[in-house]
Amino acid sequence: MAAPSSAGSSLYDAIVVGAGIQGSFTAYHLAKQGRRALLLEQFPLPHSRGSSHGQSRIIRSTYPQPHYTRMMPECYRLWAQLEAEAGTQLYRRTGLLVLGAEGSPAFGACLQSLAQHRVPRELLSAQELPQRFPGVRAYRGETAVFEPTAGVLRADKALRAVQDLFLQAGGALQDGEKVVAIEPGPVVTVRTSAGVHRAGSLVITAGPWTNKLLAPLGLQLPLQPLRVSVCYWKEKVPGTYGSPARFPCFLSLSTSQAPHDIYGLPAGEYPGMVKVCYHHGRPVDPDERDREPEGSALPDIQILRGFVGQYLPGLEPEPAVVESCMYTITPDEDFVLDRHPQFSNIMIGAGFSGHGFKLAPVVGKVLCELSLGQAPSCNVEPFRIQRFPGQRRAAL
Ligand SMILES: Cc1cc2nc3c(=O)[nH]c(=O)nc-3n(C[C@H](O)[C@H](O)[C@H](O)COP(=O)(O)OP(=O)(O)OC[C@H]3O[C@@H](n4cnc5c(N)ncnc54)[C@H](O)[C@@H]3O)c2cc1C
Ligand SMILES: O=C(O)[C@@H]1CCCC=N1
Repeated sequence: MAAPSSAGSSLYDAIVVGAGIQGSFTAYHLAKQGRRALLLEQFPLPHSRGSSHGQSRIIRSTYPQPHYTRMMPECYRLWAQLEAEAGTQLYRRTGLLVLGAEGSPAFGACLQSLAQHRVPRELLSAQELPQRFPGVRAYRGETAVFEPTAGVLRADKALRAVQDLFLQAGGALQDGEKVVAIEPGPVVTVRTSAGVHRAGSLVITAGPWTNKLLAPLGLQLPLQPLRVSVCYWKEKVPGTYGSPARFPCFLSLSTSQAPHDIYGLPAGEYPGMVKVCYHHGRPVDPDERDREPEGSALPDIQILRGFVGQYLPGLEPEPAVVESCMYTITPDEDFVLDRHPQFSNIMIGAGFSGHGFKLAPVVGKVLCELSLGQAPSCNVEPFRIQRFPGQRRAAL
């Protein structure tokens, strides 16, 4: 993507490192505020090497942690604003079905969060479920809640739209330009594979590469990059799990058979195939994502085969397509949205733990506000670095 010269000089108000969905939204908000912003991306755009590629992401308010449910009305508002500005539809309402064990703490916390924030919802018993959504089974001791306003975001189109609107607002985007060194100071100097840039503040939204950029800045966060399998499963009868059948997104909360959640989206991106994935993966170096470890097994796909056979009987119980993506998880699966503890004009947005796409409009707004010294417009306490004891490295 060509970089416009509208920023005019090499001293920017802010530089954002990483043009995934979080960095792109941060840059968009900066440019909308009339700030001179530079967005740097190591790979030529678009690319499929990080966490923001692919056609679809779930948007939902159902969360066991109420701080995410609380952020969702502003997210929906900003997604709608983006659609209006871009003149394109990015959100499709499908509803979301959440399956859990009766009386389980996670399911109870979801219900509480929905009630606390007055999100429309409908409880369904295991018996009611197949009548309402033929194609899904539930078993004795299981229960479900349906969130009708949840849906699907068109991820790749959304990423492109945010970047286009950033450019239209006067921002500069330089792709194929890797940041190789960061020199802190009242003016931050950023050295890249192509040159040197300076700015009053820096925002690091480098996804799974974040700790590689933070190491020379004396900070290592408990961020674990994971390689995740993105699996698509064929319908036995075409159309049964797509929009004509009003099939919703779903989220099956963790069980003893599947220690992490399993989620799915209605057929759409590949004709006749339903995306059903395991919300976990195996540790990976982001620069070697596709290198297979010796004797590697894929326990996630084994777990998914069992789930599909049991709960989605209208799908072939073997994935027809398997792609790759990366998560960057924190120990509590909460994000990091904070300043560098030592360099207050360096912001960090990381650890989106496989659920950050829907929240990117608000994440970007908060990182923009922090970088401009403004009070963040949402409560950032759950996202502070100080919740991780002893992460700061002495050596600088
Ligand atoms: C399979 C899968 C399914 C998901 N499903 C959902 C979902 O349904 N709903 C939801 O809300 N979320 C979902 N997520 C999570 C969501 O997609 C991520 O949280 C989000 O994309 C993270 O974006 P990011 O900008 O932090 O990271 P990235 O997209 O990885 O962006 C970081 C960017 O920084 C660049 N970069 C790194 N180092 C440098 C450097 N030195 N110089 C220049 N550039 C650099 C990288 O190349 C990359 O482009 C899913 C994620 C995956 C993988
Ligand atoms: O964030 C989401 O909605 C998806 C589905 C649940 C697990 C992670 N990503």
